[in-house]
Amino acid sequence: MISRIDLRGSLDDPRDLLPRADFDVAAALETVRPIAEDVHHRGVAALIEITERFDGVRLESTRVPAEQLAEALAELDPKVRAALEESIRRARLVHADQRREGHTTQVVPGGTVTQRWVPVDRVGLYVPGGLAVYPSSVVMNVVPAQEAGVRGIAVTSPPQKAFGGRVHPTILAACALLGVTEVYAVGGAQAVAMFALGTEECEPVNMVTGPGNIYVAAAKRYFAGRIGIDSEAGPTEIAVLADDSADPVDVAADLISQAEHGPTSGSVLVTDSVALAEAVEAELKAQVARTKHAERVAEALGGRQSGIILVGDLEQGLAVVNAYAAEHLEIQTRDPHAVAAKVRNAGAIFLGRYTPVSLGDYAAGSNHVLPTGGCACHSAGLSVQTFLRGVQVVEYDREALAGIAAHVVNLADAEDLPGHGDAIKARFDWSVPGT
Ligand SMILES: NC(=O)c1ccc[n+]([C@@H]2O[C@H](COP(=O)([O-])OP(=O)(O)OC[C@H]3O[C@@H](n4cnc5c(N)ncnc54)[C@H](O)[C@@H]3O)[C@@H](O)[C@H]2O)c1
Ligand SMILES: N[C@H](CO)Cc1c[nH]c[nH+]1
Ligand SMILES: [Zn+2]
Repeated sequence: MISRIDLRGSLDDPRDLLPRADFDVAAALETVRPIAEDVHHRGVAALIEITERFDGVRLESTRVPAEQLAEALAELDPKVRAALEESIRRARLVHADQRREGHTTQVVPGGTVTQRWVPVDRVGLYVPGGLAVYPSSVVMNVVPAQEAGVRGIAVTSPPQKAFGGRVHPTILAACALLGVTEVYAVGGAQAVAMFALGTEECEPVNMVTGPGNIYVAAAKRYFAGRIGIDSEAGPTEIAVLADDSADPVDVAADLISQAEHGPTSGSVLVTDSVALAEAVEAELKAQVARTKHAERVAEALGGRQSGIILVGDLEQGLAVVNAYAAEHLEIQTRDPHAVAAKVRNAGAIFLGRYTPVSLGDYAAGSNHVLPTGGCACHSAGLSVQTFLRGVQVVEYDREALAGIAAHVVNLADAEDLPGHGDAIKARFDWSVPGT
């Protein structure tokens, strides 16, 4: 079962001692390269063959027909529809609030720099569908793109053998609820290649976002630069920072909730309480036996990416969680606000007993597409900002340019780029003192 790592009294940098998944995206680039080249050369024919190989489905076309979207929405269970609608409503509230106004800075009289925020023209949104399917990830991808003002939104998700080779009907219904009409039945690296390169059936996009397995992450890395990408959102992780006030039943349930995503998911408890660690270990045993996906949960909890880390006090616990940079960090301590104020690295932080990660997965209003594998120390989860580009609009009048001309000419000369200076001089009868 879950291993224990005792860091009490250790002065070592915790980074090397932390549990981490074996998620070697660089190595997976070797698998992605021939897939990308095949899609580049043969387009839809390649997508059909690759999909047959990896998903066991023979597609007639990669594009999902409009009737399938309408049918999926008509047949959607009303309880699931109501839940999706509330999830969308809350996500819209939060993401609409993230919109940025442009602003103008007056640098000198007659000289301004205006910051404009411009949405990406066309995006491809990846919704995973391997071991589990993720209609909620439709909401988490589409809502920020829509709130940013992106005009061209395409969604892709793997076709499901169990559903006659169609995309999962709840994913289709979620697209229909959000007004997305361009949907593809393609998964894995080939889906990212389709979006990046374009095919006979799909116009190329400017950016691909969304979570996925190692092939999806590697394909995003492969095409990065040609297209924009969001952070690498791989196998789900949860870290719980808890003291002896936490309820072991809740903590175990939350660790299991994210282990349920698959055998590579990481579940980590960081605590200064031996009594809590022991109680959580006992709870995990009891709860795993009762949970539906016991096999994959047990594999995830027993993997090198999971563990219970004992620390001397919460300060050391904070050093550990900051080094770990979890996708999701729960704080289950007496004063979660004070502890959270000291957290620097986490994809999202969940405070107190009544804010479990699974609330955020579906309906807190926050986004669940978050950086994993330690990437939270440099990257953020999906938001409206992901889909916006800052464009600076610069305007100086004659006097304002004259006021800085000598400095520009001198810097250009210092870089031995006199043509730059000449472009300034050309605008004046050049006799600026001091140059
Ligand atoms: N971080 C986040 O925000 C977040 C959110 C939701 C899910 N997730 C994670 O996303 C991941 C989803 O992974 P998944 O596999 O279930 O679904 P997926 O849709 O990412 O991948 C399935 C696709 O992988 C391709 N594939 C399978 N085996 C292959 C092989 N050997 N070679 C090349 N391609 C292959 C298939 O074409 C298939 O369509 C999970 O790890 C889950 O934890 C993360
Ligand atoms: N925990 C996943 C990554 O944040 C998101 C998810 C979707 N469905 C259930 N969970
Ligand atoms: Zn989840």
